[in-house]
Order: sequence, then C-alpha cells, then structure tokens
Amino acid sequence: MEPENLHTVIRTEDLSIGYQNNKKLHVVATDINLKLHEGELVGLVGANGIGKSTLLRTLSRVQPTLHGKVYLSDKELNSYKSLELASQLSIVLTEQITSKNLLVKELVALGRQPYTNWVGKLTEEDIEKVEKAIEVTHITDLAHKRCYELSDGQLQKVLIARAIAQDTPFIMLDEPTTHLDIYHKAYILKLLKRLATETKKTILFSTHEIDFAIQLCDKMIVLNKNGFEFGRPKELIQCMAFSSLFPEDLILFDEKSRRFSVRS
Ligand SMILES: Nc1ncnc2c1ncn2[C@@H]1O[C@H](COP(=O)(O)OP(=O)(O)OP(=O)(O)O)[C@@H](O)[C@H]1O
Repeated sequence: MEPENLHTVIRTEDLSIGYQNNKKLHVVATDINLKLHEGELVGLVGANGIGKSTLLRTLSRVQPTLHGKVYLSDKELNSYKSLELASQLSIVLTEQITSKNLLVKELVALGRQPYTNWVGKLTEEDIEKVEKAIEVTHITDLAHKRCYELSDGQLQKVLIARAIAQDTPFIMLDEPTTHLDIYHKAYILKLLKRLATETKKTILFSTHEIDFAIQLCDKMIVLNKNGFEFGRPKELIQCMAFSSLFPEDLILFDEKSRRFSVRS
C-alpha cells in the first residue's frame, strides 16, 4: 500500500508504445498502466529490443504514443509547452550528443537552459547548481576539457551531471551506467538513489544491471514478451518476474542471492 499523501509524478493510462514508419505500424508494448510517485527510484529492465528505450522516449515526449495517455503531475504530457516541460522532466539518452565542441562545464550548464533568460545568462543560483552537479558526479577534473576529448564513460557522467543541473522533479535515464566501470556503476546508482530520497525526485532509469537495480531500487518495471510487471523488487522476485526474463538454458535467477548465474 502506498501512503496516500505521496504525490503521483507520472501516470500512464492504457498506453501503447511503438513506431509508425511509412504507414507501417510496429507495436512494441500495449496496455501499460503505471503510476510513479515522488521520491521513488525506479529501474526498468528487460531483454535487448524489448522496448525500454521506446518507453522512456514516449514518457519524455521524444516520440509520440501509439494509443493511451501520459500524465505528468496530473497534466497531460502533450499539453506542456516545451520550456515548461524542460523544467519538469529531464532525459539522458544513449545517443551521441551533437555539441561535442563544448567544454564539459558548458554542456552541464545547458541543463539550466529552461530557467535562463533569452540571452542564456546564468544567475548565481544557476552557477551554483552547475558546480554542485559537477561535484556530485565526480567530474571536477574534466570540467575544462572539450567533450570530444572524453571517454564514453566520462561523457556518460557529464550527461548525468547535465540532468542533475536541470533539477527537474522527474528524471529519466536510458542505460546510464553502460560505459562505467563497476565502481562508478555502483557510485552513480547510489547517487541516483540518494537524489531520489533526499530531494524527492522521481528517477526512472533503464538498465541491464539487474542485480544492482534489485539492491537499490524502490520499484522496478520488468518488460517481457507478455507485457510488464511492476512493483517492489521483493514482490517481483516472489512472483518470479526475473526468472522468466530470459530463456533458462544458459542463465538462472537465484532467489536467495537475488542474482543471475551461469548454468553449469
Ligand atoms: N525507429 C524505429 N523504428 C522502428 N522500430 C524501432 C525503432 N527503434 C527501435 N525499434 C524497434 O522497437 C523495439 C524496441 O526497441 P528498444 O530500443 O526500445 O529496445 P530496448 O529494450 O531499449 O533494447 P536494448 O536493451 O537492446 O537497448 C525493437 O524491436 C526495435 O527493433
């Protein structure tokens, strides 16, 4: 049971996601009914090609819904003006950025765009938020490098810093830890957890790090061929949601250790 006073940040109603290309319809998933609350860290997992990025792109209005509705803070997502939307949600996608000539500090500062005036002048508060985002993502030593000089993992941390600087109530990240070493995977996920708890942000991220997500997330969305399961990790383990994620010929989910292991 959810405490009744928890604010619902994003809600979907009979949502269908997918693509319409040259009049051809490719439905990725249907009947998605979800409710995410303030302060929740939510992990989105599922096999390759199942629809994680498609769901994140749809929830952030990067691509249109096929059917159904998305509500952000009780207002329909489609009714937001761009700038207003950018002050409510931020998204870190996996695709390459176009502004690689920028200094790291400048790219992080772009997160403040929804709040700056038309000349883009940063206020003291903006500068403070940019510096704080740089500090908490451990990229202080990169701040004066150009983005094209960064490794994939470094760039990933910079893009996360930009989303933190944007300081929106809802943050979505598509595979934020892919290029990171195991220490920084754990560091970034714990940082997201802390952000959600301490600042009451709702953070939804897709990941293949199922073990880490089970340990850290308040809730998880498990996408599979038959639809999706949504709940607390403990509940999802009980209803065997992870065991049915992959064919069992190679890997098995062990409920006790809450991990996948290679079948011997
Ligand atoms: N632009 C597109 N047009 C048509 N189909 C697409 C497009 N982009 C992705 N798809 C298809 O939609 C389905 C879901 O893809 P999506 O990228 O959402 O999966 P994913 O769960 O994020 O996968 P991964 O774990 O491999 O990143 C796949 O079948 C994919 O081929």
